[in-house]
Amino acid sequence: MGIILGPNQYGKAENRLVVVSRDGSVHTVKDLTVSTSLRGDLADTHHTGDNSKVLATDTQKNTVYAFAKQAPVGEIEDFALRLGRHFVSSQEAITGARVLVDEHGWNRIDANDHSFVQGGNEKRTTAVTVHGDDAWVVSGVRDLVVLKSTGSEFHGFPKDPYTTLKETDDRILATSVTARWRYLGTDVDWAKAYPEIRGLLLEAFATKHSLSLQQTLYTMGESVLLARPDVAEVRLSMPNKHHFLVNLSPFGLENDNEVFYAADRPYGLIEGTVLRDDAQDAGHAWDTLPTF
Ligand SMILES: O=c1[nH]c(=O)c2[nH]c(=O)[nH]c2[nH]1
Repeated sequence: MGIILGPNQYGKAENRLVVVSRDGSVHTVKDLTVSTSLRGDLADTHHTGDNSKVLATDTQKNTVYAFAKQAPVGEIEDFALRLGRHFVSSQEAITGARVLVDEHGWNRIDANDHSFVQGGNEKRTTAVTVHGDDAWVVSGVRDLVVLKSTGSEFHGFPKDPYTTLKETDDRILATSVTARWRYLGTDVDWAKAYPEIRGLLLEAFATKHSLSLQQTLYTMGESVLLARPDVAEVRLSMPNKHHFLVNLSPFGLENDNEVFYAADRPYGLIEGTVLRDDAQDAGHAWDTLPTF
C-alpha cells in the first residue's frame, strides 16, 4: 500500500482591498475581499520542499493589489478572471486558479460625494429601565459602518522613540459606530426619533472635516444634542478601521491614494460621552449597559 498526494491547492485568503477612484470630487469606493488559490504540478513542494514551482502566496497577494492599480477593477467577475488567467498563463506549473471575490457594498451619504454607509448590518437598539414610577430610555444604533474617502487628517501627535506613524493630511476615515443616546423623558415619537438621530450622526460624520476620530466623535454627539432637546447624553464607541496605503513602488507603480489594505485588527478604539452639563443625573438609565 502506498501513500500519495491527493488534490491540493494553495493561495492567499481574504486579501482586504479597498480602491478609491476619483472623478473630480466624486469618489467611488470598491471594497473587496479577494482569495486566490492555485493548482497544478505541486507535488515537489509537498514531497521534498522544492519550491521552484510555488508562486508565493505573498506574490499572489501583491498581484491582487498591483492589478487593482494597473487597470480599473470593474466588475468583480472581470477582476477575478484577470487574476486567474494571469496566474495560469504566467506560471508553467500552474494549471488552475480559483479566485473568490466578495464585494462589500457602500451607499452614498447624501451630504457629499465622498462619504459612504455600508449596507446591511446595522441594528437599532433600545434599553428601557423602569424603577418605581420612573422610566429611562436609552436608544441607539450598533454596527453602523461608515467611510469617507477624503476630508480626514491626522497629525500633530507626539513623536516618542516608539512612534512610526506618519502624519497625513488626507486619509480614509472608517468606523463602525455604536451610539447610545439617553432621552430626558418618555413622551417621544420613537418612530421619527430614530431615523432623525441616525441621519444627524451620518451627516456630522460626512461633513465635519476631521482632524481626529475623537473630534469627529464629539461633533457627532454634539449635533444630536443641538437638534434634539429631548436627548440628554450621547455615548459613542468608534473603532478606527485603519486603511493602510499599499506600497506599490516595488512593482514600479505609484499609489496616488487609491489602493488600500483594509486592516482587521488591531484597531484604534475611540470612545466618549457628549452630554448636556445640566443633565448629568442619569438615574438608573445606564444600569447594566456598557460605559459607551
Ligand atoms: O483619529 C485618530 N485618533 C488617534 O488617536 C489615532 N492614533 C493613531 O494611531 N491614529 C489615530 N487616528
